[in-house]
Amino acid sequence: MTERKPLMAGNWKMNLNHLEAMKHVQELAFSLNDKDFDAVDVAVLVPFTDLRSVQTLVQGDKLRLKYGAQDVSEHPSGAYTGDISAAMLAKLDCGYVVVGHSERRQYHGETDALVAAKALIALKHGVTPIVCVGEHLDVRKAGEHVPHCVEQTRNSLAGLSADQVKASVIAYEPVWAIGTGEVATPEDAQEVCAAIRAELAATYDESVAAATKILYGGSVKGANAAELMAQADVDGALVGGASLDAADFTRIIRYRDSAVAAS
Ligand SMILES: O=C(CO)COP(=O)(O)O
Repeated sequence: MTERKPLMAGNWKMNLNHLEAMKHVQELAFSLNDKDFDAVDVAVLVPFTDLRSVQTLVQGDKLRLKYGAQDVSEHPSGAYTGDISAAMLAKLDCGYVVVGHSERRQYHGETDALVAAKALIALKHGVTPIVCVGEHLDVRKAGEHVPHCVEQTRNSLAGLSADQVKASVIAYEPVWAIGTGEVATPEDAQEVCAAIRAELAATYDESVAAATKILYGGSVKGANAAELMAQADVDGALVGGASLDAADFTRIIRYRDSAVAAS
């Protein structure tokens, strides 16, 4: 069986200016140790204006923390006022970029085709896309969440080769669980993550399904991370609110400790 090293990624969203970002990264640096980084990849996904400061801290202090952005342009360069290119992110040594977050889909009208184009250009520049999918509450109430997320995954990865999918991360984030405190049950998370993995096996092959990390996101906290991570197809978490609190984010990263404490 392929080992998939867990990834805990903190999506700061539109929070923390560059001074606050430096304070927060320093708190994380104090809080985390080599044992944490051996067990789990940890990333912070920060506003564009924080990237240079975070890069300086990470590289200056040789932190094992990874970092990245929350969006990228689908265009390589040119007259796209306000956009940031994948080449610019790569130049700042970004490891990751979120594409297709439900907030971008909802407030900026991003389609699956656009998300796929963003994932592709990120990959071309060596930046790992974290491709987000997830259903709204009405879809779940109608019992359509599995086919919805499977189709969204297929369309949001359209045009990527098998190797490019392996080099990507997928995040299942049910929209009704984002920022609401209403976390999906571990079984809910597993059901959709397993269906996405089965889709990867069907569209590509078993090696893609086995290698690709699939995260869960939506109201993940220190208190619920262990039970989510116990699911076979959940390889990590995309954490919003709780990632702004260094202590709670550390508890999430150390989910194995709470699993031991609870047993
Ligand atoms: O959208 C999310 C991460 O991308 C989840 O946000 P919360 O953890 O605040 O629910």
